[in-house]
Amino acid sequence: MSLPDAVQKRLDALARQYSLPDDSGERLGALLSALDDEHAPTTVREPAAGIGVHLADSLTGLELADVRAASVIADLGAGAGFPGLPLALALPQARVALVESIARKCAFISAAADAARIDNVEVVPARAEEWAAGVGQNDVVTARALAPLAILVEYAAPLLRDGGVLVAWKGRRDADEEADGARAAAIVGLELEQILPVAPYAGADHRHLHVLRKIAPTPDRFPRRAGMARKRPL
Ligand SMILES: C[S@@+](CC[C@H](N)C(=O)[O-])C[C@H]1O[C@@H](n2cnc3c(N)ncnc32)[C@H](O)[C@@H]1O
Repeated sequence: MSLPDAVQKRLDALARQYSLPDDSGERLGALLSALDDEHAPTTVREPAAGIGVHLADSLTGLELADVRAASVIADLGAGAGFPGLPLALALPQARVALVESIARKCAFISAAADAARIDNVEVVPARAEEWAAGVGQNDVVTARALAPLAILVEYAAPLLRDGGVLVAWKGRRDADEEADGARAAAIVGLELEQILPVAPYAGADHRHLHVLRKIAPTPDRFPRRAGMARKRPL
């Protein structure tokens, strides 16, 4: 499907802004076109909206040196593939696992990756807490719109290598969520390093990237049984 010229121009500008590989503008367009389908597992399907909400928002991760340098990335609760697919497109040297518990969404992610010729991804149809092959493997774990920070740190910590970082895409700052997150982080071996305000597109509402580093081993009792992090947060 060909996109309106104005949309393609914005995609090309996004590709230039982040110095993405050649032909990224066109491949980001293929990703956007894949979303423009009534069966796509997202409420934001229209290209002119998706470019900001999905693509530009995902690519803000590239503002972090840890993300740019990563070799192994896992995106937890990937949904339709965000932020994992745009990051995989931007970082061809990295392997990106998209971990998503719903099989129908996994099928969509695979099809969208094929459409955009993104081949450095693995789609993992599993809950984050049950992905045994990912334990201790990841330089970076990403998550957007998956869970409060206290739950995210519990999902991410076992999957990170020592010194790796969790990057959580969040909206407006929330002191209670941050305090709960910091307390849970200390239990699982993570520490808050940075909260970076980002402005992916005009009108984006108070977006922030929360960066937490793994500074100590995660106790062996993690990951807890699937569902426990939500049912009984730390
Ligand atoms: C609100 S969606 C966000 C999707 C995407 N990250 C985005 O921002 O567009 C949350 C996704 O996480 C998945 N999910 C929820 N709990 C999960 C878990 N424990 N492990 C893996 N995926 C999970 C859901 O199926 C859903 O697709």
